[in-house]
Amino acid sequence: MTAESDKARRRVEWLAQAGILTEALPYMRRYNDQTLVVKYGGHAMGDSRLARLFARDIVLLKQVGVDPIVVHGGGPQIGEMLKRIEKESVFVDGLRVTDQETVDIVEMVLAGSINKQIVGSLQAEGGRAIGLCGKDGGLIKARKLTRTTKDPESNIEKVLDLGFVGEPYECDTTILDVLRRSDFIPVIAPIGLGDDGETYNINADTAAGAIAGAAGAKRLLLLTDVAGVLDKNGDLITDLTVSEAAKLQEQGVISGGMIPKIQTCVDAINDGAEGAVILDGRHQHQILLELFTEHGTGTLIRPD
Ligand SMILES: Nc1ncnc2c1ncn2[C@@H]1O[C@H](COP(=O)(O)OP(=O)(O)O)[C@@H](O)[C@H]1O
Ligand SMILES: CC(=O)N[C@@H](CCC(=O)OP(=O)(O)O)C(=O)O
Repeated sequence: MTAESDKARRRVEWLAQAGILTEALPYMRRYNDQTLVVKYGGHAMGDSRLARLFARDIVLLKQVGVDPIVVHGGGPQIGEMLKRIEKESVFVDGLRVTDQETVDIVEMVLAGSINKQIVGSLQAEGGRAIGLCGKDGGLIKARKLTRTTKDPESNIEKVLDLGFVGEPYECDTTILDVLRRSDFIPVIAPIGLGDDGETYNINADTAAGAIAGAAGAKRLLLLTDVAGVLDKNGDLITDLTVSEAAKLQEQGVISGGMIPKIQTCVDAINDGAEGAVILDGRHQHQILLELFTEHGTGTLIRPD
């Protein structure tokens, strides 16, 4: 390649990059000063290169005037820790049955190591981050979650005891309002505080939804380890209404960890969120592509 043609090729590339930036401008305006709650799942954090890129994208959001709040999970990491003490994990509808010993480990893993790891990554990428859990500043008040199941033979309802699994019932967002006006990015572990001082293990999707609702977030983004919601053939569904989502759940197409995710999106929409998106955290820059380009990348869940 001659020096002249190399120069011409680079000019075309620069112009393409400038095109991408100018295309992003109206979207940046749209989200300027808006709160976005990003749920960062335990599966999505597995890859250290992606974790760095995730942190960079969040720092970029804050830098361009968006107000990102990170709520994180850590299910696989809790599972690893429980395995070390030879304790089996039991799940009901994607929720970990949590006894006293388990809740202590959950708090240690989520509010301790994972929370600080994410704060560290954000700081390393040039942002300022502060780690919190739902206990801090009354962020997530929770009560025991009750679940019932119907015995298929007798049709009798019975109550399932999930232990210290909590459901949020009130979120005091004062601390988030303070941070919103600063350059700090809040990073929240999904641990709730009960009325009598009990510690509750809250599914991270549920916690993210509760915070999104209370903070009046413009968007709730749930990052996970699949392309989005998949249909019965395993193909990506790009757009889903609330009632279509309920139908897929009834049909058993949505199962396991996807159940609390969908429920969270539906609740957030019912609380007034414009939409919620389930995104693939296994690929880089999914958040930026979702927010700042015309075409989304995952499954958008919207009102009927
Ligand atoms: N219809 C569906 N579409 C996509 N994923 C589904 C579906 N039904 C069940 N799942 C499961 O839900 C998982 C995502 O939930 P979860 O494991 O809790 O992720 P995370 O740790 O990111 O919160 C997927 O890996 C997949 O196994
Ligand atoms: C009650 C309940 O199931 N809590 C979850 C909290 C962590 C979580 O939700 O992490 P992911 O988002 O990575 O799955 C758990 O114990 O695994």
